[in-house]
Amino acid sequence: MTNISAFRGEKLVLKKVNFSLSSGESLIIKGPNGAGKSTLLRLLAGLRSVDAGQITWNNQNIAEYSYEHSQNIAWLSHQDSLKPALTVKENLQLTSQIYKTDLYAALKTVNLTHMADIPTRMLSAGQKRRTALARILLKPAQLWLLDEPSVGLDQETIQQLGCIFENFNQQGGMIITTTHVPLPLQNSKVLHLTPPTSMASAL
Ligand SMILES: Nc1ncnc2c1ncn2[C@@H]1O[C@H](COP(=O)(O)OP(=O)(O)OP(=O)(O)O)[C@@H](O)[C@H]1O
Repeated sequence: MTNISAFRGEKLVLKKVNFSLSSGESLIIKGPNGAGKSTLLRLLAGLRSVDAGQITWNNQNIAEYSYEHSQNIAWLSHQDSLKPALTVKENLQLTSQIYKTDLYAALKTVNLTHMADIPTRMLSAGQKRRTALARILLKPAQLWLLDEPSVGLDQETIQQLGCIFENFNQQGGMIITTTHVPLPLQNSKVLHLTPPTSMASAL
């Protein structure tokens, strides 16, 4: 991405941000509350448009093919986006059926096999987060966009995330994640965001 600037409402939140990522690489986005980390992920997912600059994927501007671009991405937002009345398995079934991927393998990876038939309203915060992470595993995407993936997770599960991330990188997958805490991501690039102080020559 090149010289990305973006407003939220009247407020300039990203000013001339640059980075690039290759197959098998990871990027950690850091910065204080309000620095624009989630906004940047939304831009990368094609959920918002940039106000200046360009985001490219294989040299193609994602604004020109946003639907196709969305197929490259698995997106984990702040919200776990689970239906509380449905079981863990039922929450994941649609993704598994669409992409013909192994629901039980994903549940096993996040240690939730034993909770497959429990309504997600009865899960702890960390168990809900693990269910949302299982959904990431079920989509055969090339890029994971993760907004604070470790929130609510215990230390052991955070360490397991390291194995999941490494495995994905080794298969050529790319990870872009925000975080306020250390994540077990080997050899990742780091992008530090700070809130722009002035609107002068923003774009
Ligand atoms: N829906 C919205 N409408 C207007 N402004 C918004 C909206 N959402 C966020 N903002 C503003 O955009 C700025 C960046 O928000 P963003 O959520 O990207 O920050 P962040 O770095 O992810 O913060 P945090 O660490 O708290 O998650 C903030 O100053 C916030 O007030």
